[in-house]
Amino acid sequence: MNSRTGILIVATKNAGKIREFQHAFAPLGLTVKSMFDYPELPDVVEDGTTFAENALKKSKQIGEALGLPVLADDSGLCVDALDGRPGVYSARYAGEGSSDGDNNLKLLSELERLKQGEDTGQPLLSTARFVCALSLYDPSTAAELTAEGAVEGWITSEPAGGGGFGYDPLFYLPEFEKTMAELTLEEKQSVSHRGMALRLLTEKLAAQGDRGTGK
Ligand SMILES: O=c1nc[nH]c2c1ncn2[C@H]1C[C@H](O)[C@@H](COP(=O)(O)OP(=O)(O)OP(=O)(O)O)O1
Ligand SMILES: [Mg+2]
Repeated sequence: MNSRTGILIVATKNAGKIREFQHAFAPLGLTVKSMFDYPELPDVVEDGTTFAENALKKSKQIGEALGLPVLADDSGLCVDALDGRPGVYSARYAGEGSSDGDNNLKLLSELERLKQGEDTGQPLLSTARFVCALSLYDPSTAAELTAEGAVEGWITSEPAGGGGFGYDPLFYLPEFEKTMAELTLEEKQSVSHRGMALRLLTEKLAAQGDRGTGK
């Protein structure tokens, strides 16, 4: 994080993530820049097998290209009834270039397929978790800081809410009796995988600063 210029570069083209990072970093006086501010940079190929691997690949490749510290986020939804899918493939579950709407429909149809023949008469619900890996990479020292967060919930067959992004309308939080898309930005930040990972990363940064090794 570059506190001298007050700018934090996040290696993402996801408008929903950008909104959440802006909300989280505004109180620290940091303005978020994203890959929309650097259209000349090529997309990072996300071919890792874990969220952490992909997050590091994004922060390192973009950090080295810009010669500045860069934060990256790799996240996704792991559904128990689908053996953890879509997982690291969450963004392209319904195919390369698929929209959030396409991915949500694909998720519901996969769960529906599982239920066929069971005829429980119950609404379809499966336990699931959102996972977020963050990586902060500083090319001047090759130092990397990582943090991971997760939140448990249920997949509902009845999408609800206009907030958030991605799979939020299908992710039901029993303790709120709402989907993630029905929460305010503030509420989402307090419970989400991304909020948790951000708090852990901030703690690690502060601990480094205390030891006099931070930037
Ligand atoms: O809070 C969330 N609420 C709902 N859905 C979410 C969330 N967090 C991740 N997701 C889903 C969206 C996307 O389908 C995938 C992320 O994929 P992921 O590759 O990390 O992001 P992306 O391709 O959209 O943007 P980018 O790589 O430029 O950061 O997981
Ligand atoms: Mg991506």
